[in-house]
Order: sequence, then structure tokens, then C-alpha cells
Amino acid sequence: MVKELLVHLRPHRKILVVGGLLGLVGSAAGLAMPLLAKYVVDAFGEDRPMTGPLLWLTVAVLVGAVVAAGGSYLMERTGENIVLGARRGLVDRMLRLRVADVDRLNPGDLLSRVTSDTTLLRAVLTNGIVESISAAFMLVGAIVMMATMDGVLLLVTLGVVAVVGGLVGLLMPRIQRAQTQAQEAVGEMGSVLDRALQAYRTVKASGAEEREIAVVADAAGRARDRGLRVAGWTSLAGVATFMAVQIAFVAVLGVGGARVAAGTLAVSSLIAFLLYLFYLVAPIGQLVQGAVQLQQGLAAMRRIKEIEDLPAEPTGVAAHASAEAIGVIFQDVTFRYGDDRPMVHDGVSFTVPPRGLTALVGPSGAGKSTVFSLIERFYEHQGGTITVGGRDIRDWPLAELRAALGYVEQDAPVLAGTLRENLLFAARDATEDELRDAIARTRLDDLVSRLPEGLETPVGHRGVLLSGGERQRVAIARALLRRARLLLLDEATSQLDAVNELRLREVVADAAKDTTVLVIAHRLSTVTGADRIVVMDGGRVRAVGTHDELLGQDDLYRELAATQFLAGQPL
Ligand SMILES: Nc1ncnc2c1ncn2[C@@H]1O[C@H](COP(=O)(O)OP(=O)(O)OP(=O)(O)O)[C@@H](O)[C@H]1O
Repeated sequence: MVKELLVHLRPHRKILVVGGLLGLVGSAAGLAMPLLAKYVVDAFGEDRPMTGPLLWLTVAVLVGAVVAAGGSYLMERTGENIVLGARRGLVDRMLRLRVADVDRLNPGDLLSRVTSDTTLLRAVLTNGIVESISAAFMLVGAIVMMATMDGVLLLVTLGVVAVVGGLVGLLMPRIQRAQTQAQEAVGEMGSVLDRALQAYRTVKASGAEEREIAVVADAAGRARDRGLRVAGWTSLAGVATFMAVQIAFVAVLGVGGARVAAGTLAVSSLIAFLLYLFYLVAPIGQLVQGAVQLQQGLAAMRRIKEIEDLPAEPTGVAAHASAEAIGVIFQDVTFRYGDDRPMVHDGVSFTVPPRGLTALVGPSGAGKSTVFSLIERFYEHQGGTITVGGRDIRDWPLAELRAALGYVEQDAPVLAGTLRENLLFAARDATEDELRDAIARTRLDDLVSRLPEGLETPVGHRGVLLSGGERQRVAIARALLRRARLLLLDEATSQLDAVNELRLREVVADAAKDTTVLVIAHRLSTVTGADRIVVMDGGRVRAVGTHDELLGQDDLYRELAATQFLAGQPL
């Protein structure tokens, strides 16, 4: 794990070395001060002029302060760049993960890894490692200087420091464990908050505000408790450090005083030694702090690595080869969402020829949406073959396959931004004419003319300013602009008003003239207009035919048509 931490440091090593050197120069200037103070005291005792030593002392203070400030700025800057690098890497990986892996993860927890864990990384990489190096330098420097003053006093000091160092070392694994738990708690809090915000309207409509607030507050409380545990162990390490220096101070004062009385040690040497001893406080504190930060960084690194280690989908840019409609063939396809999950597709076979409208119908849970997920290769089917455009789906480069498909989800998500940005989301290079054509084909002209700023009107976070029917038409326009060769449309289950429903039907029928349209149908009007209907039940295809054929042949279809579809038209 330490190696992984260093990987993040590598690109910044030059600047870190410069910053580190500046820190060292600053420390060296600081280190020289007790010595210069000794000269001042000696000069005072020996009646020599003090101007020289005093001048040096002032120069050392100034140089030390300026150089240390410059070094610390460089380090902070590098820290920000390291966080930026880690965040970019993490976000890049997150958006390329496989859908199956994202299903298991939680959006709120993922967010906390990008925001909070990366910040911890900064502390360990800059303050932690670099300041620890300069602290170690200070420590060694101070010890060398102390050795030149008096060997006996040095041994007394080192003895005390070693005992405390051992004790602090024992605390480190506990700090790391507590920090991991604290970060997990922050992730959990993100998850529950995300859940409440995603279902914001449902929460309000259910009068569940209090309950949800309590759940999030609970999670926040857990994060606090675990944070406190980290603080507890860290404080203990701090107390041990403080005690070490105090005990050493008393011991040195006792032993040193006796040696001064015996005439084996000069008073100035004892003063300088004691000053060095106090100089040890900061670097020892810094080293302990560095070790704590290292534990925190390792905990954060573990959570970042968990995501970075997940496999990513292959990347690639799809050349838009053709806009020719393509068909789909499912042949004895088997699929389940996990080894311990039930079969969702248990030998699904059907053929959708190029062009025309094919409707998928079946009771809830029959596996209809899964058909779309497999065509988009959000998941990999386990048995049988899926052929798209005459080519096994596994032989398609992923980016090329998805470029050939248009996918309209049931709740047709609209992203924040303007209507234009939403329409061009899947086809950034579409021309103004193509855009106008898609708007006309999806009967969105009304909407555009009604919106205060037309296409440039922001449609709100998740498209809250649009109706359900409008959102679906925007999503279809998006798919058309992508010049989808196969349009996968999961029809909204929500009731649409007659005008919206008619428009949507016209749009779909229109698209089916030159594109293959596969629609998960929830409306009778859709199936009556379909060229063919595939009836799914319990992970299998039980019948294929037109509406009239199926009414005569298939009991389930007859029942579905009578009960499940909206009875908008007489049978
Ligand atoms: N991401 C997933 N992970 C695990 N199981 C899933 C996942 N998506 C769907 N399932 C399960 O697979 C089965 C088929 O789901 P699917 O969404 O394909 O059905 P459907 O026919 O589209 O149903 P509906 O009309 O209600 O949307 C269901 O039992 C569902 O619980």
C-alpha cells in the first residue's frame, strides 16, 4: 500500500525535492539558532562585543522563516496537484466501470471516495512524508549537536525518547484501523443522504422527512464516533510525545545540574543542550503526526485502490460507419445477474429483422429490460448467442456497438444543462439542420417555442422542468441524432395524456420507417401498431406474432392485453 502511495508522488518528485530542500534549509537555519544563542551568552560572559553573534542570529531567523514559508507553499501546491491527479484518475475509472460492478457500489460512497478520501491523501503525501523528512533531519541534527555538547546527557535523552517511540509505534495500526472505519462511515453517510435525495419527492410525499433526517443524522453520528476514536488514539500518541520531552527535560536538568556543579560541564553548554532538547519537541511531534497521517493516507489509499482495481470497460472511439438499420437475433440466451441469483433469461430466442417496430411484452420481471441491458453489453450473457447486425455481439468493439444503438430508458433521464445540450448529449457533432429535423420528428417544436429561451433554456437538474412525455421525446430525439441503427425504447409506464401519447406513437412509428425499433411496450396502442410482438414470460419467449395473431393464439397475451396494458382502445 505504501508503494501505491508513492506512485501518486512520482510525477511530482522534482518539485517535492525542491520543497523538501527549502524545508531543510529552513530547518538548518532553525538548528543554528541555539548555537548562535550560545555564542551570544559566551560573548556576554567573556565581555566580547555581541553585535556579530546577534547579527547572525537575526539573519538565521529571517532566512529560516522566508525559506520555510516558500518550501511550505510549494508543498501545499504539490499537495493540491496530487489530489487533482488522484481525483482525475478515480473519476476516469468510475465512469468506465462495468455496470455490474457499479450495481454493487453505492453512489454516495463513491462520491465520498472522490471528495473526502483524496483529501486525506494530500496530507500524508505532503505534510506526512515531506515534513517528516525535514523533521527527521532536525532530529538527527539536534542529536548531533547535543552529542558535541555532552555524551552523557544525550544518552539520557535518547533512552527516554526510544521508550516513548516504541509506545507510539504500537498505537499506529490502531489509528489506521480507526481511520478506515471513520472513512467508511463518511461513505455510509453519503450513501444514505444520496438515497434520500434521489427519492426526494417520495420522501416528502410519504411524510418521511423526520425518519430520513434521523437515518442520515445517525450515519453522521457514527462518522463522528469513529472520528473520535481516531482522535483518541492520536491524542494518546501526542501525550506520550509530550511526556517524553518533559521527562527528558527533568532528567537532563538533574544530571546536567550535577555535572555543572561538579565543574565537568559549562553552564552555556547546559543551556544550549536544554534548548536543543526543546528543539526536539517540534520534530518529534511532527514525526508522530507524520506517522498518524501516513496511517490515514493508507486507509484512504485502500478505499481509492478498491475502485482503481475494478476492471474497466475497453475504451475506444467509434467511427460512425453507417446509419443502415440493423437487426438483432437472440439464440438460446441464458443469463443471470450473479452466480447466486436465479436465471433471468433461460434460453431466450427471437429475431428482430432490420427496420420496423418490434414490441417486447410480458409480465413484470419477465426479463424484458434485461434484453436491452444485454444488447448494450451492460452485462455479459452467459450462454447462447446474441447477434447484432449479423455480427456476434462479443466481436463488436464496445464503443462501435454502442454507437450503433440508441437507448431510451424508461424514466428518460435528462441531464442538467440546456435543452440543446441535452439533445446533443449523444451526438456532439450533429449539425443545426439535423437538430431541427430531430426536433420536428419528435414533435418537440411546441416545447421549444414555449420555453422562454427556446433551445437555450436550462431544463433543470434531472429535467424537472419537463413533463414525462417531453422527457421521453427528448430522449428519443437524442437517440435519433445519434443516428441509431437500432433504437431500444423502454416505454414509460406512467400515464400520458392523449395528446402526448399520440405524439409519442407517431414519433416511434416514424422512427421505425428507417431504423430498427425495439420497444418494451406498456401501452396497448404501441402493440397494436407493432410489426411483431415478442411475448416473454419467466425468462423465456412464449410466443411471437402480430397483435391479432397473438390474441387468437396466446392466453397470456390476451390476458396482458385485457388487464395490464392501458385499456385505451377496445380490443
Ligand atoms: N441489476 C440487477 N441486478 C440483479 N437483479 C436484477 C437486476 N435488474 C433486474 N434484476 C432482476 O431480473 C429480473 C428481470 O428483470 P427485468 O428488469 O429484465 O424485467 P422486466 O420484464 O423488464 O420487468 P418490468 O416490466 O417490471 O420492468 C427481475 O426479477 C429483477 O429482480
